Amino acid sequence: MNWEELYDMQAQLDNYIEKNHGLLGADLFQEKILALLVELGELANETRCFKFWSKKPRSERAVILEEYVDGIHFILSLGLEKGYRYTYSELERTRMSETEQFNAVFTACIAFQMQATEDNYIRLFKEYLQLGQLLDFQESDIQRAYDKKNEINYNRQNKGY
Ligand SMILES: O=c1ccn([C@H]2C[C@H](O)[C@@H](COP(=O)(O)O)O2)c(=O)[nH]1
Repeated sequence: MNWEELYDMQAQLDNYIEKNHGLLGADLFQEKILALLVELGELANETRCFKFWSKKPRSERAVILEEYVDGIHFILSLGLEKGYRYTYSELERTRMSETEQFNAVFTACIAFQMQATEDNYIRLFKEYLQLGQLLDFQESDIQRAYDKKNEINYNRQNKGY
């Protein structure tokens, strides 16, 4: 995956959004952490992985992928906020269940909020990518869905979102 290209696209989108809302150069770290936690909750809800009390099936793959790339947007954006960039490294497949992996991502997100170090950022990024592997998303799926959602995010801004 060409993460550099995605960081550049994310920087342009964030800049566009900030300009549109009179927030250019504002510190949006806390807002973006909460936004990521909310997206994680939405993603978990679409998988229904933790709903042991329900027999309803999970949402379709495309819906889950769209939620997943919302999280990618905010993780990239958090890196830009702090001046950190994830670069490719070999990822071990997690042995955790989906539920355990979601909890690991939440934990990594809170650790990064408490201590916004580069190490904690990379940990968060890796946990999120491992969640993507568990959900069976290939890099090409993520790239395509990111591009699509990035465009939707511009259209929303232009329509007074
Ligand atoms: O600074 C920002 C703010 C929002 N988004 C994008 C990420 C998600 O794809 C989408 C979430 O919007 P809601 O659907 O949750 O409103 O907005 C950004 O990329 N950068």
